[in-house]
Amino acid sequence: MIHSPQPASAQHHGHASDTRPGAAELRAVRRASRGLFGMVFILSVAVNLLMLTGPLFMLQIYDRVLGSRSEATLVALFGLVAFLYLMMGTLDHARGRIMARVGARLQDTLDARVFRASMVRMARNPNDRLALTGLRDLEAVQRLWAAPVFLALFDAPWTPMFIALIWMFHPLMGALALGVALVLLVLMLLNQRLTRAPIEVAQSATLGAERMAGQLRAESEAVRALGMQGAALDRWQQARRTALRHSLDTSDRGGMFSAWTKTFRLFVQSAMLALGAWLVLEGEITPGVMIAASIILGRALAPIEQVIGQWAAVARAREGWANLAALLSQTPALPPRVALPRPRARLSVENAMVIPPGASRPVLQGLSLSVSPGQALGIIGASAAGKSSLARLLIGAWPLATGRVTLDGAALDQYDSDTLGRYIGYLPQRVTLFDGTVAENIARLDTDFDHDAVIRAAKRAGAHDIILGLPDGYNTPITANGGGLTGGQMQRVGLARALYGDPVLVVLDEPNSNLDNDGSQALNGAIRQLKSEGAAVLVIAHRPQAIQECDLLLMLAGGAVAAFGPRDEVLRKVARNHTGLLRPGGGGGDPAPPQGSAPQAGPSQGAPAVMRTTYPGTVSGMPESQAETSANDLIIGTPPKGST
Ligand SMILES: Nc1ncnc2c1ncn2[C@@H]1O[C@H](COP(=O)(O)OP(=O)(O)OP(=O)(O)O)[C@@H](O)[C@H]1O
Repeated sequence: MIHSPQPASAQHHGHASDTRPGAAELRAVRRASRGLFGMVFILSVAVNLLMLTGPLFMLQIYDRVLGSRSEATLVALFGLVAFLYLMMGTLDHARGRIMARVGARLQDTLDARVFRASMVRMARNPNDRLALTGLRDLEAVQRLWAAPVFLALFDAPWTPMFIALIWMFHPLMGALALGVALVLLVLMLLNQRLTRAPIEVAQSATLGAERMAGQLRAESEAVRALGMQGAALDRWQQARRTALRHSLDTSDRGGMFSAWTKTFRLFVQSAMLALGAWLVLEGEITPGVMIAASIILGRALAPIEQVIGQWAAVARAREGWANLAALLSQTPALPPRVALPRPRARLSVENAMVIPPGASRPVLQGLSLSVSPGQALGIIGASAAGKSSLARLLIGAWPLATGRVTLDGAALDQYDSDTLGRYIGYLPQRVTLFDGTVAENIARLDTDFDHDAVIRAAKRAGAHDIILGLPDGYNTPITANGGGLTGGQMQRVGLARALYGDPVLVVLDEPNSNLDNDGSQALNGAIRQLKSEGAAVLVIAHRPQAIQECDLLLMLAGGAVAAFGPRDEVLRKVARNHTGLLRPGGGGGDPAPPQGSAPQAGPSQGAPAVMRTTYPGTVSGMPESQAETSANDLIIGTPPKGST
């Protein structure tokens, strides 16, 4: 399902979250460039003073050169003016270059912080709007800082001074200039108010269309195969059109203000000229003053005109700044953690409750369990029972609402997240790899990885021979969706990645969903070895083979513990076919396929067996009596009440 995300502002206004810590962090980064801002300010003073070159030259031409008819004065003045313009151009260019670098520095300083904060939030909620736009928000601010319109901010303080200068020429002209500046200010505020809503909607719609395009591209194979191309394209185009419509609305409104501001400014320059001419006729001022006042007025109004013309960029950057403040406030940078020693595999969960980020109802509650070094715990339960949620909790991706999770006595958040990641091996339900070689993927994208460790992990995962068979072995380049790798190969590379670095706690979410019998055996071998080395292994299972090496079994139902204890004991309580599973060679070892009319081949033929989560009744396609003794499937019956 593709959702168009809420506008970010609506989202955080809704939560009324405190954005002050993030804003303070942003200001601290801005302060680091204080020296450069100071330099730009000084250059701006010079540039603005040099802006008087034109009007003063005009004044001199009219009042001195034409009056005295002195060519020598004209040549001298012209030489001086040429030099001053050269200076102005150079200084203006210099301040532009400095601001571009200040913007780049801002981005460079905050890039990693914003990306990390986005990743933390995305791990919790893949639709988090602030996380989705974080880097773009940063770029919007960076672009504004580097844009000429930002320099208008440094020029704006000169507007009153230029108006004061005109006032000194003649109060009537000053009053006109002041009135005009006030009208433009009102126009600027009106522009800001009238374009705010369409700018936000256009951005939101653009983001929605981009996300949809990304999802469709990523799943293009399925989209095509399922004949969804037409419908998908229609939806995408609808989103694009919405974005386009609102963009047009924004540009219409912005364009209207921009065009009328410019025209108004040109008109008032003429009006100033007319007023000046009248004052000349009245003998109040000279013609030179008349021309100079008109030009200075143009200069005085330029910053306001520029801000109105570029309002979309200014508004985007303002929104970006506010979004970044919210993002950074809600995902504070963690102070450096005291480096804890490598933990032992003592995992303990006490009375845990988990509410997915953005959700209101818990998906796990009252959950307690403990696993000791050298133990493997199988986690079973019907679909949506909360198995993957438990995995997300244990790897530190989802926060605890209440309760406690500790590894070797220390709560998970006492570990630095990267350090904790090194102690944990995780194989997600849906393996995603990254652009890079097979070896780099196994080494968790470490640039300076230990080759032996990569090969050791691959061997443990039973992936070594498969990898050697790839076109360029460990150096074979792969992509996020695996490139040329099959589902089973991806799962084995994913398992090798989980085992890289000798983790203490290994969480495997349906590790054998894509594995053939060899793969399942390799997996069980890996679990055995991890146990013998003192690691703790958690296996979320839908198939009996996966729990073959498990000492403990946890059955979840509706987010709560339905049964927990030694594996065989729990199986006896919850599996209708426990006799089949507990029989020597049962429990998913390599059982012979069931006799008779079992609908699927046994795992020894490489076909997947399915965990049935049926409650009392007939197991479809299998006679009742046979279902009771099947060793291929894990057939869950209603667990006896209170059997925890
Ligand atoms: N990001 C999320 N936000 C809100 N609810 C979620 C989220 N992820 C999962 N849930 C809900 O949590 C419950 C448990 O989901 P979970 O993925 O843990 O189930 P599971 O036991 O792993 O299922 P399966 O065997 O089908 O993978 C489900 O009701 C699901 O809708």
